[in-house]
Amino acid sequence: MSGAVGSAPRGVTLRRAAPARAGLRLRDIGVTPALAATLVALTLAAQLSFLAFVLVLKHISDGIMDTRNGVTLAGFAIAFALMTVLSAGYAHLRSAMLGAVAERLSVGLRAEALSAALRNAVRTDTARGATVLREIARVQALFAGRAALLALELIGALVALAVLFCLDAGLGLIGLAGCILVTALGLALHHALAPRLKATAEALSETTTELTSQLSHPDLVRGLGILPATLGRWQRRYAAALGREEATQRRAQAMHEIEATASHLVQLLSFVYAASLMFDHSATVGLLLSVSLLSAQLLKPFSALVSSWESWAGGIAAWQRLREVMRQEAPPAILPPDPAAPAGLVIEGLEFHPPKRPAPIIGGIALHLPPGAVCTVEGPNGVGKSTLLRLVLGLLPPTAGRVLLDGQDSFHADREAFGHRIGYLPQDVQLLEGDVFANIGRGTEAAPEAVVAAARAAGAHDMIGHLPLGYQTPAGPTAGLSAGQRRLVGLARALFGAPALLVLDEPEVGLDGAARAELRDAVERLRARGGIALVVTHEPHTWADLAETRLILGPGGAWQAEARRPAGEPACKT
Ligand SMILES: Nc1ncnc2c1ncn2[C@@H]1O[C@H](COP(=O)(O)OP(=O)(O)OP(=O)(O)O)[C@@H](O)[C@H]1O
Repeated sequence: MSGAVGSAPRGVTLRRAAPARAGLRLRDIGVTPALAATLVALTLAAQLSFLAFVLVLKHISDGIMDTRNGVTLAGFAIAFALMTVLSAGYAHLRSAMLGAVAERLSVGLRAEALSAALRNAVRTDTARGATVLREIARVQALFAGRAALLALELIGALVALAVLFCLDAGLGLIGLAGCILVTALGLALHHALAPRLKATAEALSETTTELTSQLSHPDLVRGLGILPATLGRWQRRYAAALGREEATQRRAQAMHEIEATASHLVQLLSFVYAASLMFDHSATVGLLLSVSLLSAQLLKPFSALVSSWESWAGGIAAWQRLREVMRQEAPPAILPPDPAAPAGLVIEGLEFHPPKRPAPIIGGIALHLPPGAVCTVEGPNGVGKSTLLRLVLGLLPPTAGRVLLDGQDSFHADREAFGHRIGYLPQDVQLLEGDVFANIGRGTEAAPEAVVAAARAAGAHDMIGHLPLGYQTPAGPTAGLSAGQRRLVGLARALFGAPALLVLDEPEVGLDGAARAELRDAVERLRARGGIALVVTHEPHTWADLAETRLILGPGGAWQAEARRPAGEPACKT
């Protein structure tokens, strides 16, 4: 029996993936309206105590000048000390609250952002996990560092500006012009430098990533004698990127100095203007002192904001990227099993067509494998066999169609529950950090009998017995198990818990004759108890007597399903 090449089967409902949810909101990391209001209130309280001090200072200093009163001077000193302590208290409270947000961000967001990154990595065939971690750290730095405090101090600065206007309209105008000038310089700085800084940071990160990736294959790099060339190339690129970064930093420093000078000139102008008011006796020494304090207070957050522009720009960009990843990679809705679906594995009009590819990789496959079926997936290199397995496992969102295991849509499944029903041996077997036991049992809580049963089923039990620490032997990526040993442990992990669906990606690779025979026995036992096996292979003859069905993939999404069994024994329908 065969399926039409690339045709959508009759009776198949084509569906698009579920729409993404709104994505990450500030509220998700604890930035609630109540928190924002409290922070603003604390800032205003700090600012008001400062302003009260300034106005009292004006009043008292004029009084001191007139009366030369020492008691007034002492009262003034006490008021100043009190104001300083109060401001420090408010500032501490604000920092503590922002620190708590940063903490929540780190703890609460990490798991969700990382699983979104993982979904993104599978969907786009790229590695995004590390990038997401860096982005969380940048947003966290925004809350934990000075940047968020400075934004709050801007509110205080506006109050200082209002007071300046109340004292004298001319003073207010000079202050306003100063704020605009300092902000404009900051924006120009950002505009001129942001792309350069981004490019140099990317160049630095790229060179380091490239070197790390090369050095993770030491045998190859040393064995083929390419280490000197690798290091030489890295050194040249790294030095060039570092040189560009230093030049950009120097430029940033120069622009920052221009901005600081502008800020000082504005303060000087305010002072000179206030002094000029003394000529016609419309101003006092108290006013002069107040203006000095107020204009410094007014410009400080603006110029500090400029110097922290990088962390703002970086933090906001990181936040937007995080939002984007989490919006795009929102966890799929969990759907209940379809009661009308037949038992076994149903692949309905399954299509996968990533953007920017001229043709689909998987083109509308329709196949039903009843319980106890074994099906090989064949086709030339790069045609999409592993991609099909990922779609079957529900790791990739199909462009159209769906995959049902006993009625449960694999993409819209609760991953934990669905994970217990499947066994998966990927092409490139990755064992996770932990010992052999934890790897096979998918964690440390597994029943020892179940782990040993899975190891026996995979023919790995004897091999594990010969390892230095048996089941307690470390098995992680750097633990030093041989490729064949890793594959056997991976196979035992796939068979753990008697899965309903076993998905094997070129399982015979790297196995000796005895291990291959064990593998075939394991698949036969699985079939006997009603499990389904989907096996990607470049050696179809190895499976010819076991697999009733062949699914042959071709370029551009072409596919064909054939039954090996004689007519009258329908183990497979298309
Ligand atoms: N999520 C994805 N987004 C874009 N392209 C993808 C994605 N997943 C796989 N591909 C591309 O699909 C093609 C098929 O890859 P796949 O690993 O499925 O081939 P394969 O048939 O298993 O090859 P081989 O026999 O060599 O293992 C590759 O060109 C791969 O880059």
